[in-house]
Amino acid sequence: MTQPLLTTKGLSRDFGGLRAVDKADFTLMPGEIRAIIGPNGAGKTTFVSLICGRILPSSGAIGFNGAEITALPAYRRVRLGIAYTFQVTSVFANLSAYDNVALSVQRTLTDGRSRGAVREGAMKALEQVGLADRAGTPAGQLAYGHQRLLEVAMGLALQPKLLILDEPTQGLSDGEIEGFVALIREIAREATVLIIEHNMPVVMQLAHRITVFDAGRIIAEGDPAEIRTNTQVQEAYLGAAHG
Ligand SMILES: Nc1ncnc2c1ncn2[C@@H]1O[C@H](COP(=O)(O)OP(=O)(O)OP(=O)(O)O)[C@@H](O)[C@H]1O
Repeated sequence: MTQPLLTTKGLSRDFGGLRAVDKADFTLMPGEIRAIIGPNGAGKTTFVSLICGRILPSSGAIGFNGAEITALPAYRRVRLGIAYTFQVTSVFANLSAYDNVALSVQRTLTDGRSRGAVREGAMKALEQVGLADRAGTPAGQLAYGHQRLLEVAMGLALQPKLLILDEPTQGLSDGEIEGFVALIREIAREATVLIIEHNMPVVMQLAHRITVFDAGRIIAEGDPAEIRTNTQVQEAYLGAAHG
């Protein structure tokens, strides 16, 4: 039987008196594209922040690839194969696209591998997202959509088993979104993808399964057809989103 890539058990996180994530039990199988949806403030970003180690849980456990990672610092999780890109653009504006990605590659090198390995890894990631011809451009001078792609390249350069994307299509044009969907499908041939996404057409096209958060709790999970017809989800999210 295939083992899950990621599991959370009773995962919770409090901010003062507010329970942002409430006893989340979650299982992600290798090779999946999983979307996380839910209204604003539902706890989606907090949940993925717990998985990648940006913040630590108040209680509960996280397992990744057969190991318990609940208390591991973020950089150790990166080495195990968890990469993430966040809502807020995190590129270094003054560094070239290449240097941004090369920094990511260096994070994966534990044995001081050669500059050749860095170059190879960085260029491969830039090629995957279609930015190889802009390798020398300072990241801050790239168009917004290209900066978002650069962030994905920075994630890919970590050669992740799990790539977490938080609202990657936010601010992209329709044409860019179409390219993005194709890119995610391509990435999913090698990595498991966990994506927080507000754009429903993107979610419905891409996700094998969808997990719905509301007020910190997972209220539903299923394939796109199941989620579309789930009345609790419609009330919590889809109904609200469409007035
Ligand atoms: N560092 C923090 N300190 C205090 N409260 C926080 C912090 N981070 C998140 N919260 C609160 O936790 C709740 C969940 O927030 P979170 O950002 O995880 O939701 P979300 O589902 O990602 O929302 P959005 O779709 O708007 O990004 C919100 O009420 C938010 O205000």
